Amino acid sequence: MNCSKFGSFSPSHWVENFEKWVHETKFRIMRPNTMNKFGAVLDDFGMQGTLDKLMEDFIRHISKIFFPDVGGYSLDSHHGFVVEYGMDRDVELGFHVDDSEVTLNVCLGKQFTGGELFFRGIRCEKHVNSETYPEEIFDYPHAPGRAIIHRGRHRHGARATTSGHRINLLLWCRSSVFRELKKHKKEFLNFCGECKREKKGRLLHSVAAKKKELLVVEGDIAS
Ligand SMILES: O=C(O)CCC(=O)C(=O)O
Ligand SMILES: [Fe+2]
Repeated sequence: MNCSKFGSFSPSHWVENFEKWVHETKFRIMRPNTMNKFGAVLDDFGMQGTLDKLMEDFIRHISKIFFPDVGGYSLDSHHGFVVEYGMDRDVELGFHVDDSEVTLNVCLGKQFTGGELFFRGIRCEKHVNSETYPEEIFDYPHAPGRAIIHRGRHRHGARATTSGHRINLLLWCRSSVFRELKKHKKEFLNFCGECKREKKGRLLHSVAAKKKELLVVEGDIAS
């Protein structure tokens, strides 16, 4: 297998070479993750260095600004893979969270209908199955050549690809420091929509209790 041909980061170049390689080798590739059957782990065939660079030079900087609550700049490892959808491949992807702090999802193409992504709120382990609030409903029709970056704990899935062939590149970026801190310190769960809601509820409750207490004292003074 010639790995060097996968070296440059051009989506159409990757798709072409990836398809050629699968066709040529008829190799049974390792499943990209526990949910998708079709695709390949990119690190397995020589892309580790390119993906390291992509995470270090690009995703870490974006994460520092937009996702400081899930590790920000501290991303230090990744799992990179491609997934394939179509009538003779995986059709859809169920509701899930990624094993990542920050995920890059690049739509490599090609021609397809359907396959929209749907997002339903960010949750920690404890609240992963809690309800979705209307303001958390967000659907995104991913288009070839576009990339999105989201928190791994942002619950999501992909609707059925109804025609054609859809290929996406995923890079699950992880932070060992953040994972360690999260085990010991509650404040590192601040990214969770449900934890935030509970915290706000507790705050409102204690403000109401204090108000009531003050009104009683005021009443006592007046009488
Ligand atoms: O098919 C997609 O675009 C989403 C894939 C995904 O969410 C994943 O592999 O974690
Ligand atoms: Fe995902």
